Amino acid sequence: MSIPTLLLHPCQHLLNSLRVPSLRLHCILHSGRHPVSQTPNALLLKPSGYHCTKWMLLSAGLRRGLCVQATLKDQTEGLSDKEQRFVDKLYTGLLRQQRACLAEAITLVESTHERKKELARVLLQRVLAHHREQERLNQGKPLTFRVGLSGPPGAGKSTFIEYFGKMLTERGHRLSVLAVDPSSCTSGGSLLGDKTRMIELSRDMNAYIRPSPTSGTLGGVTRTTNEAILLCEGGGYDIILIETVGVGQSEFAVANMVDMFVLLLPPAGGDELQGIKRGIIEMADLVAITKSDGDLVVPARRIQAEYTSALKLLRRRSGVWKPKVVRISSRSGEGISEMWDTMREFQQVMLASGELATRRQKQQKVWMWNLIQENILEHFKSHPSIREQIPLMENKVLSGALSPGLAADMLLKAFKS
Ligand SMILES: Nc1nc2c(ncn2[C@@H]2O[C@H](COP(=O)(O)OP(=O)(O)OP(=O)(O)O)[C@@H](O)[C@H]2O)c(=O)[nH]1
Repeated sequence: MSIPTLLLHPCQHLLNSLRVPSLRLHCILHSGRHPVSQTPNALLLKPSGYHCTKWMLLSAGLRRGLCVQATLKDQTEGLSDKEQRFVDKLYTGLLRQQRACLAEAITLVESTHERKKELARVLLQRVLAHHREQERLNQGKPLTFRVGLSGPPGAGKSTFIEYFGKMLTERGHRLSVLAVDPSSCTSGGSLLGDKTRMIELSRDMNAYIRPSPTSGTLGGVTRTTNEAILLCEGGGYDIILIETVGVGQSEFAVANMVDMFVLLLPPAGGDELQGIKRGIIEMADLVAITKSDGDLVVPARRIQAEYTSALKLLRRRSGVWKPKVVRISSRSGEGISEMWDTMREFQQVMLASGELATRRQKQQKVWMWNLIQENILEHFKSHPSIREQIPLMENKVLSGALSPGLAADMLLKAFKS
């Protein structure tokens, strides 16, 4: 009997309370052969593999947010016992805040091996369920603070993170620093992954630093960063700092995965800042002018004034928060505690207005589509009937023999057929 099913990602809590021995519940939806058992605020569920002697009424209104995250596949289906034990080990180790398990879990999500990708999916689903449950217990409010940090090379990012990170761990926070490094995608080497950066912080037991993987596309790197955020949060880190060099597309990707986006700018002239894309300034919730010490205080003040006026002219991203420009020195520590106060103020204002939760929701959707786009494009480019045509068509477009539109139509037609 094939039942059109939507498999529910079960909440252990709920299952216990319903006394369902199986982890699998099938929700019968819109079946031709089976009655549609759904009313606006209730779903009828039955345990899979059971003869349906007893139906359970579950009030979606009462249980909202608790129970139903639909997944296409049962989380554990198809795993061997050994694989199951491996995922269990990582999951429990993660929740017990074991760094080695966090590191192993991130390595798993970075893997390109098909079977490992499958295990990573299972692990992520479990972490996600835990995450949702924790948030539900916190009245639906995010428990962690995701901060994106970008700036041109030499802006003082690593010196800042070292100082800032130590300050946060001394105040009782647990911080993880993840790097999204566009250079790692093209050169295989990592600008941000340099082990000599942030020496002190890397020895701090309440801090976890993870360089970006040294291969893959930017899309792939940012996807694993997105997933690493979830794993770090599952591992009990309450502040997640995602660092990127502000020279390409990576900062836009990072701005789309965090609660707050912070731009670090050195007190340098226009020329040095030319690499900074205008659009990225619009994404900033906070701009920090670095190295505001000694002789650099005067230019830092000037740049602060310039950016304060420039930000007034830009379109605001938030209805409740006006981006600010602060001055800091990671050498003297001046302004860094105040900068953290500003960041906390942002978090409070955004939480209270509900914008933070909305921002996170929108980001989920953006990411889903980003990944679909990337995947489809990859599929298109590697399709056997297209692969060889692409350079030919590109040349024809370059020489003017074909218009871009016509070339695109022809390639798409070949792809569809
Ligand atoms: N005077 C002063 N110099 C600083 C400060 N912060 C960083 N620097 C110096 O600026 C230079 C670059 O600092 P980094 O922290 O390596 O900068 P970064 O942005 O991480 O650079 P990349 O790793 O190239 O992206 C180093 O020589 C630092 O010593 C500061 O607060 N004051």
